[in-house]
Amino acid sequence: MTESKGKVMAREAKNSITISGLRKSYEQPSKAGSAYAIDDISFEVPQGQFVTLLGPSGCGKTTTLRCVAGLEQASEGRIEMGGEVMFDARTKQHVRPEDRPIAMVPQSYGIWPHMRVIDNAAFPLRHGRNRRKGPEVRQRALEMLEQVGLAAMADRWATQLSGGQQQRLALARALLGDPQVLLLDEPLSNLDAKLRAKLRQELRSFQERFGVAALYVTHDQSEALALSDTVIVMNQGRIEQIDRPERLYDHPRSSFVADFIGSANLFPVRDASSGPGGGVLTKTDIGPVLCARTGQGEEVRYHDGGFVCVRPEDVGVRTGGTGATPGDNEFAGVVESAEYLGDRLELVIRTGDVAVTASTRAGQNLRPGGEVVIRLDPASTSYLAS
Ligand SMILES: Nc1ncnc2c1ncn2[C@@H]1O[C@H](COP(=O)(O)OP(=O)(O)OP(=O)(O)O)[C@@H](O)[C@H]1O
Repeated sequence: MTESKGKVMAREAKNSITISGLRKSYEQPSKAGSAYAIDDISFEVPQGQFVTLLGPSGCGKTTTLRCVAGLEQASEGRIEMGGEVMFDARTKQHVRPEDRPIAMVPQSYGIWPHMRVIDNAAFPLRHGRNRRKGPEVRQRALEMLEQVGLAAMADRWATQLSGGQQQRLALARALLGDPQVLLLDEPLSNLDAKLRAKLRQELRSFQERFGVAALYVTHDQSEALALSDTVIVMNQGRIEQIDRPERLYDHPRSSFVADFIGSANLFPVRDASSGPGGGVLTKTDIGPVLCARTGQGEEVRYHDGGFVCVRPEDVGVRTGGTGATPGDNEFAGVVESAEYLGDRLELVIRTGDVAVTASTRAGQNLRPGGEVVIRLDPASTSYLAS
């Protein structure tokens, strides 16, 4: 390799996957009525990172993953891996799935029941892009099985493994293909909740240990937040937001993201204008609310519409009644329900026609029927334009 080509490859290899302007329509229009199952999708999966496609059923996660794998061809857009073009709709370039530097772990694990554990694991070594022969194959497969805790079961039939063990075998087999990118389509969804939580930690630690990039599909927001460096929230074939998990929760860009990630109070806005301290002053059904945060970063577009968004744990609650006059961003209300959850109280508080959910420290003497004042601290209250 010449020096200049080496330099180019080193620079381009920064992203394991780069997707630009991907669009795909199926012959029948999607149920949501959109012409496209995925519509102008662009994102990157940097080397060694764990990136998750998250969204409700039918939003286009699997279609995106299948396009990356090469199992579907998009009608527009481009896919690069490690700087090499895998797909380009304009030039009709399409690298076959088996020639892409990927390994896929499907929901059903894709384990072959007629093969022993070791032969399942060794499959990509015998048949993959970098084929090998001889005793080295068994040795390498055994080493990988050791890493996932299955070496003692190497000569069992694959069907004699539990669900969690089959999932580990699927992962071992994928890693033995020496992929640049692991594509994982809801790989934990067939397992019970406890095992799922354990295996997702294992999955993350394998991905880090092997330094492989991962593109993961799930509709489970807690799984996405727990596992990912970056989460891509999808809705009706489009990307709503790409961000780190904590940013998605603290700074949702839209009411869809706020509602999908955790729970949120969303009050429709009748009018929005510039408020004191650079904030946004809104008119809502609970009254005027000043928001110090916005979902669009610096650029705020004032219009009739949008939402005030506040998380239940950011709603301050104090006892109301005589002498408790509400101040700015404060509203009088009545406790409609109070649910004790050990460490906290989940309250539904009615102010006028609006029900506000608050999550507050347990121990406060707040009961249904009690008069309260709620406070929406502007610093943790956002104005979302959509
Ligand atoms: N083979 C197909 N033919 C026609 N329409 C399809 C096909 N596959 C998917 N779709 C449609 O494309 C849209 C996106 O589907 P996709 O499977 O990508 O969603 P998803 O987010 O993975 O959903 P889920 O979480 O339910 O698997 C949906 O409206 C779906 O009905």
